[in-house]
Amino acid sequence: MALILKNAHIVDPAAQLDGVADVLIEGGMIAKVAENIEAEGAEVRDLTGKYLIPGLVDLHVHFRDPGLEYKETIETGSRAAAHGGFTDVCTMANTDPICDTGATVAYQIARGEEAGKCRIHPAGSCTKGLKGEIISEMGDMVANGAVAFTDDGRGVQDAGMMRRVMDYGKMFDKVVMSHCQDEGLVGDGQINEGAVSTRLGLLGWPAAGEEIQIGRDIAIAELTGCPLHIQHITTAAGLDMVRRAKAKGLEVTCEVTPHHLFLSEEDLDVTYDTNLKVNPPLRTKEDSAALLEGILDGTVDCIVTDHAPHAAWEKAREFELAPFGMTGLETSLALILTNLVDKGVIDYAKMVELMSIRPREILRIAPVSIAEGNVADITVFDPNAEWTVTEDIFESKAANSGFLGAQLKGRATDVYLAGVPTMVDGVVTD
Ligand SMILES: NC(=O)N[C@@H](CC(=O)O)C(=O)O
Ligand SMILES: [Zn+2]
Ligand SMILES: [Zn+2]
Repeated sequence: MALILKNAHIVDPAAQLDGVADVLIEGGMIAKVAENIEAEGAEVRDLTGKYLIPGLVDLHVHFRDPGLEYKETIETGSRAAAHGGFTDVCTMANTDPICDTGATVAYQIARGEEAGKCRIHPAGSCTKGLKGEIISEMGDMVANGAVAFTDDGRGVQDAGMMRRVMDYGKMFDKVVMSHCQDEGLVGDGQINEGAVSTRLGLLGWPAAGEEIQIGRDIAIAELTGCPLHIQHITTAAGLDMVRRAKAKGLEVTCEVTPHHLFLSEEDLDVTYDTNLKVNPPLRTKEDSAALLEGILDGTVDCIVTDHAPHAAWEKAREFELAPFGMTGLETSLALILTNLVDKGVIDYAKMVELMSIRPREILRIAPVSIAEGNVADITVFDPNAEWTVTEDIFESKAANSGFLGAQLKGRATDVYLAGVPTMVDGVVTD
């Protein structure tokens, strides 16, 4: 049946839209965008006071399926995605078994379709078992729908291996995404190396441990011509390298997470809050300020959550024993709205670029626009909804958010995936 979304404020820089209009959806596609649309027999949904944008994409999530379903499943992860306003996600390969074959890629896509709450675009691993020793079956994975390659969770330690991975990435025209962590330098580092790690008596994870691999991988991207995406970038110096690579004309992109933007190592002092134990670690306030600068000058391409669900008991352990990672899908949009858009640091159009347009470009998946003839992948949010992050609001199986207790303004209310509602009025559909 046809559906008319009425009176929302549409923001889509790709379609040069910034104003109130109606959207007519027919057969999963956008049939018309205009003022005062009427259509015989169509269902009408009034969205006065809300904003309507192209569906959000998170190109860095961990859904733990197959093998680690006690933390998250593709179904619960997909529901968390819809709840946060996302239509598409790129899942990381550090499942059990590791996603290093076409069969695992196909499994994840199929489970995603069964769950029906968001589109899953799997990333395959660069090396078998994330061990860094043998290159993965990249061709097999591409044939089965892998959109990117990464050993996320670990850095690829050997430069020669990374070169081979990028040679193949170039051949398949797929982006290689890099979790930058030199294991020799980082060792058992727990939090950013500096005054706070010293004061807390925790082993340091130095900025250089990340920057060395950023520099190395940019050099290999230049050597091979493979598109390179730096994952969860956290340091001012690392960002500068990306800035210079872009100025040189290399196809190098990067992402930042809300937690690296809005939290710092100081939040660990002296809470020892294991929900704030993330890889790479929360850095200094100066680093966070540099990341924001990178957003403003275009060095940062996109916001990702690095949604990393863990069971409560795992995070309840001693700091050194707790796993790295925090969830993010259900707080990301609200954090960006509250801390950046509402404060006038960026506008809605920039947010759409960071969370919807650029992620699709980086993954080389079809662009989506609020314009006739496009798939109806749509996120609607209420910019004025005020709410508090509490453990009971999550659709995710996990509640290891670093933002518990935060008071946020703005929240996704409705999501359409190819015209099918996955969330209505803040409630994920069944
Ligand atoms: N970010 C994290 O702290 N953890 C991720 C791995 C990763 O993204 O490197 C995880 O899989 O839990
Ligand atoms: Zn990572
Ligand atoms: Zn990750």
